[in-house]
Amino acid sequence: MLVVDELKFSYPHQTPPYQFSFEAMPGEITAISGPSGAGKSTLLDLLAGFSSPSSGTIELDGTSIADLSPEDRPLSLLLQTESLFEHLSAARNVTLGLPARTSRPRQQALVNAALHEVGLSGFGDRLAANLSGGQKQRIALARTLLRARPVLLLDEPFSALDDETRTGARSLVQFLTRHHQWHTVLVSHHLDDIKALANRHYRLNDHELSLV
Ligand SMILES: Nc1ncnc2c1ncn2[C@@H]1O[C@H](COP(=O)(O)OP(=O)(O)OP(=O)(O)O)[C@@H](O)[C@H]1O
Repeated sequence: MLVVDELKFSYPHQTPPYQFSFEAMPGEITAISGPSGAGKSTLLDLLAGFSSPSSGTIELDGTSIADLSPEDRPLSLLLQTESLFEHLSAARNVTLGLPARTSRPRQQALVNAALHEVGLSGFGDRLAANLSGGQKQRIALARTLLRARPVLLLDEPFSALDDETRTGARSLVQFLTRHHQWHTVLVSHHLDDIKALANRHYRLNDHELSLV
């Protein structure tokens, strides 16, 4: 279980400080909603280690992760408009999720499995530049998949997608979260995404989270 307890942070001259507390279970999607400017990205930055709280704890299965550098944290972050390397193939982009020491044949097997899991078998040789927005998002998800980190942070991941692609991407996130027992934290102000996906929903208002 991911437990965030009284994580305090404020930008210079800002009062009162943010104070974040929430729990996310493995195999579940925990949604965080809130109006623009409420502090959702601020919370993700703290979880990812891009900024540091003045006090409070972040624990995964009882172990503190708050002192780890961003690259050592057991989490992956997927943003709204995921940046792929456009001049590289889809497969090469997915490979970037793997540790450099992975052997070539093992890389190929893992990438093929990840492409299959996101429904893009056969797209490996396609240049990223020639993929649709929804396909790019799936490639980014495949790359995340190979990182095999137990916490997945999603920041408005479906906003750029059309309705049909969005439905597919939602199901995929739901399936992968259950299958890999990820602790998925979904930041969104789209209530339809939250209704479709969230096992638990917190609202961020007045610098604090409350369970909806
Ligand atoms: N580096 C910074 N220095 C000072 N204030 C900041 C900084 N970054 C963000 N803020 C302020 O902190 C507040 C929260 O910003 P944040 O980006 O976390 O909100 P958000 O909920 O993610 O908004 P949105 O939904 O519009 O992306 C906003 O009032 C913003 O102006």
